[in-house]
Amino acid sequence: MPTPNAQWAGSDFQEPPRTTGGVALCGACRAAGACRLGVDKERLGADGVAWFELACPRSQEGGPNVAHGGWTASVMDECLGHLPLLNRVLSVTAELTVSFVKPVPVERPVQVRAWVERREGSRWYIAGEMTLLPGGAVLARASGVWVTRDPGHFARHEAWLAEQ
Ligand SMILES: CCCCCCCCCC(=O)SCCNC(=O)CCNC(=O)[C@H](O)C(C)(C)COP(=O)(O)OP(=O)(O)OC[C@H]1O[C@@H](n2cnc3c(N)ncnc32)[C@H](O)[C@@H]1OP(=O)(O)O
Repeated sequence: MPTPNAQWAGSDFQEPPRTTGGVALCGACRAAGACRLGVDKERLGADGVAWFELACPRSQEGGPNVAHGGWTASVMDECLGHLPLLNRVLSVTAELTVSFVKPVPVERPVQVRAWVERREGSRWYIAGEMTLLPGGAVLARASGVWVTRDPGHFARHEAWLAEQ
């Protein structure tokens, strides 16, 4: 069986390692020491809205000078999914819908905002949008469902996988 990234050792899912810009790092990004999607800054506002500053790396170019759509979808998944984490809640994406409104230029500052639309039991309904800085033109919108999990989620998955 493949072994997980050693960066998970001793990991507390509610308190992941963060960059100096406050960006919580996932497994592979912990090893890299930076968010490979290009997220530079992350913060939770007093109003509960999460803000992210980023730029699409050249390595994620799809069409000429614009982001691959998979990068945009990944960023929306990542940023919207950080909202429960910023509230010290571990969750996983159950559903994600992305509207690609305009091509996203590579290596240009963009901003993502994410907010909770509603909560129902273990489900967080979260929406967000990506805008071009400094003007604020909307480039993408996303909404989805995140389901809260206890820390045993990944261990249960490993046990399930061993039986497949
Ligand atoms: C950055 C720092 C890193 C920090 C830690 C790493 C976080 C990593 C986050 C991810 O990796 S997200 C990756 C992509 N997503 C996944 O891998 C999730 C895969 N899917 C699952 O694990 C399960 O399908 C899921 C947990 C979403 C639901 O499993 P179950 O259906 O067995 O759970 P359960 O039956 O307990 O359902 C929980 C609740 O969610 C509801 N639910 C499940 N799927 C749903 C869905 N698709 N839409 C709406 N609701 C849904 C379900 O009805 C139920 O509602 P109630 O509590 O009211 O009964």
